[in-house]
Amino acid sequence: MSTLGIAVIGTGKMGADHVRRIGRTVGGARVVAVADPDGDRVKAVAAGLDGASAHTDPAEAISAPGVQAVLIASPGPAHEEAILHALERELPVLCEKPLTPDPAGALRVMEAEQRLGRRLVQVGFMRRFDAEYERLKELLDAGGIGRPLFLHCRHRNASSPSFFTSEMLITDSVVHEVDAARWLLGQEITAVSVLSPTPSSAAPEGLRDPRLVLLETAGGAIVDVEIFVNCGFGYEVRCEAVGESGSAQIGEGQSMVVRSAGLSSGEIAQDFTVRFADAYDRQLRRWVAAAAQGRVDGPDAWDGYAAAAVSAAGLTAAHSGVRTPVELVERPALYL
Ligand SMILES: NC(=O)C1=CN([C@@H]2O[C@H](COP(=O)(O)OP(=O)(O)OC[C@H]3O[C@@H](n4cnc5c(N)ncnc54)[C@H](O)[C@@H]3O)[C@@H](O)[C@H]2O)C=CC1
Ligand SMILES: O=C1[C@@H](O)[C@H](O)[C@@H](O)[C@H](O)[C@H]1O
Repeated sequence: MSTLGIAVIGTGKMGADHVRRIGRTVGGARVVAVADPDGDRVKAVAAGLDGASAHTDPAEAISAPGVQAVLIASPGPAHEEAILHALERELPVLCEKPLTPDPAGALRVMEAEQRLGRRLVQVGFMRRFDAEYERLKELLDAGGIGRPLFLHCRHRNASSPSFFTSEMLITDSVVHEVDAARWLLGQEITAVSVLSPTPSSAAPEGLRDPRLVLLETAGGAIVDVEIFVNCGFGYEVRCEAVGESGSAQIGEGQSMVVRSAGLSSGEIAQDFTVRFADAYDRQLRRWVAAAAQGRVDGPDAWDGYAAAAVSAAGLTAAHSGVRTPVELVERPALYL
């Protein structure tokens, strides 16, 4: 099997993590070009790679010699431009979530794919590759707890990065639950409501953290998501599914519980790179294998678009305080 040449666009926290992953845990691929407007950062990442070219212009990296696939890990607002450059060259893409922060950008990505007549874009909703999420999906698909009525979700980060905004709690964080709920239940989200309590005193000035997001689905299920990005104590992603004949819970995250001196304690992962390390590995392996055949094997541009449409409704709901319906275009034949 030949080695897939990858351009990595954006070499911050996630981009650098993916570069390491491609080098160490994913066979059949190597990074041949990296891009980041931060020249020092991109040079430092390229220096650790054997013969990869460093660019401050993403378009240059995408058209560099040997590039056969593109992994995008720049901030959400920069995704669309890089994806469109990659699609011009008919290259397979793994784009970190969100596909685009708004549905209009995602529609333009879908239009570009439809012009090509094939799906080349996969979105980095890595929870679909997490072993616990996969087990829950299998259980629900098998009818193991009957018709799902509720998903109760908790999504907590120890702290938020300095660039985080109140909107990003929805567009960057809850977007994971949006995709997971659509996938687990096999239903689109039809309406969103957002409640925002008095912000935690640990939240940076002006950040509406935490928030409670309620999603209604086409099949009449309800998904509630507590998003709390400055909880202080660690990274927690939990989901309890409640069906007509049972319930199932994932994300307890206690691989070892220690009982000593009258106390019981377990470790809490501090970060998504720890909690979802295996999921990122599996996502990347599967994408590399599919990309080598010019196809996707995971959430596609329609999934990215549907999630962006739910985020847009979520932002309206958060600003207005009013339950907001989700507006989706008709699903194009390419994505059926
Ligand atoms: N799947 C997951 O669990 C996670 C996904 N993400 C996603 O990964 C992406 C990157 O996030 P982080 O690495 O946390 O951010 P970061 O801020 O650590 O890194 C972003 C990098 O992109 C660079 N950049 C800025 N504009 C660019 C452009 N136009 N073209 C190329 N590079 C550009 C920045 O200089 C920076 O080095 C985002 O889409 C974010 O939502 C982030 C964290 C976890
Ligand atoms: O995608 C991610 C970040 O961008 C986001 O900011 C975090 O809240 C999520 O837990 C993480 O998985």
